[in-house]
Amino acid sequence: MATLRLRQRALPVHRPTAQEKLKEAPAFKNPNLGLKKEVLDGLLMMNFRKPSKIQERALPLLLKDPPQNMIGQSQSGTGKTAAFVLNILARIDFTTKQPQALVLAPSRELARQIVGVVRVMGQNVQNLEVLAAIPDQAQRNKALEGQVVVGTPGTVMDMIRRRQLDSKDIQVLVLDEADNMLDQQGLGDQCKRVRGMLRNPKLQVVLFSATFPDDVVRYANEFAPNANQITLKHEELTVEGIKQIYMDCNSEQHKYEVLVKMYGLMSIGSSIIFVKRRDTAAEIEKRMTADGHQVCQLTGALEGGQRDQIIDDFRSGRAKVLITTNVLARGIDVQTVSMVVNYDIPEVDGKPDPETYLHRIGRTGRFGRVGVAVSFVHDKKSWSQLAEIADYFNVAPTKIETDDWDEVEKEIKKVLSSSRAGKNLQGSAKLPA
Ligand SMILES: Nc1ncnc2c1ncn2[C@@H]1O[C@H](COP(=O)(O)OP(=O)(O)OP(=O)(O)O)[C@@H](O)[C@H]1O
Repeated sequence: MATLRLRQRALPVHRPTAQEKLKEAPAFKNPNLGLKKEVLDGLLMMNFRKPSKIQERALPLLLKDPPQNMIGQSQSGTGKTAAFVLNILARIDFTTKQPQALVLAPSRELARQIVGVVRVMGQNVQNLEVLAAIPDQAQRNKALEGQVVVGTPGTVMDMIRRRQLDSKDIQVLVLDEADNMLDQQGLGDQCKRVRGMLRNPKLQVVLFSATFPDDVVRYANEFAPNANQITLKHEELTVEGIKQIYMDCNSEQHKYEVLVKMYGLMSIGSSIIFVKRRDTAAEIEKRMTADGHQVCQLTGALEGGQRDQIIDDFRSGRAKVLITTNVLARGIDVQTVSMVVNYDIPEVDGKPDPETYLHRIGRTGRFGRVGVAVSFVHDKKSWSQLAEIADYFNVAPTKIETDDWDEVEKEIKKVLSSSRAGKNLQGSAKLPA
């Protein structure tokens, strides 16, 4: 025994040098990642001190040379945007304004938001030009001169066809909300066409989303062959900081009464009310306004310019209550949103739509913050749809009686005043207080 102890003590102890420690640290400035100083400065100015879990896992894979495809999944509000934007900023040649990275997003609002993130993150990068390819934004027939183009698939497709967007030097193609973008009943066709127009044999295809339902996985694998994959099980998808509750209403009319009562009783900060149809959004806006509430609505029925004005007002806090459809269910990042209302339970073809539910409620509780998601049910169908969704994610939303307003207020206030650490951001990124 004594000899063994002696021998153990005699073993040389390796103390990591400062350089080695830095290499191991989960930091953006880890030299293994090779991020440029200007970009690191941008991150500091954004107060991004440490990478979140998805950033920590995805960045080394994304930044590898030669470039490899990636299918990345992580919960809503955990920082997927920064992961793909950092990869783009690392790969671009800034000595030319030729388009080199293309990001596709499902809505005008999300495309504009991503443009904003690239600009802020790249604020210290000389010569960076970021452009939006969305309806009524880009000047017709004027060639796009910018290294990063972010757009909606239809507009991007048109611009490439009209040779307004020169796609020959595109090295990185990102599909944000990729499962939605590859949906065969929706945007899938347009995205495939855009993909087909990109001729670079070394094109890096990057797909990110919080959800990848089984039926889309096959298309994702075809779209981004041999991709590095970071995936989650659906039981792992809900965000801890989002308290899910539901209100059992008696009828459609009762839903409206409960909604108005709720807003009359509480000051909530910013919130989003999701409805199924555009006309419901317009109608609720009209009724709530007539009842003395300050609300606004945004749907695909509005012109681009109007939409921009409304979302900008909501972001800045000038408008606090936003009524909308699934057009804004995904990706929109407004950190002050403390409540999401599912006025109508999300469904596709009459069946519950768990992915959309998850994305909708994910508009609150961003990056470790807390939030409340309130779902309204009013009949057997909506009740069983919510039950199915809850089952899918293995969660149990709390029932709140619609006649006990003290209880409603208490419950919502309790959640919003609590602070909590999200395990999905884990260890690395600092959580907001
Ligand atoms: N490392 C970091 N440190 C601090 N804040 C961060 C960091 N990474 C991201 N954030 C912030 O977290 C918020 C959510 O990020 P982001 O919008 O990229 O989430 P997401 O994962 O794309 O969500 P969704 O699935 O809803 O689209 C943003 O406000 C972003 O600025």
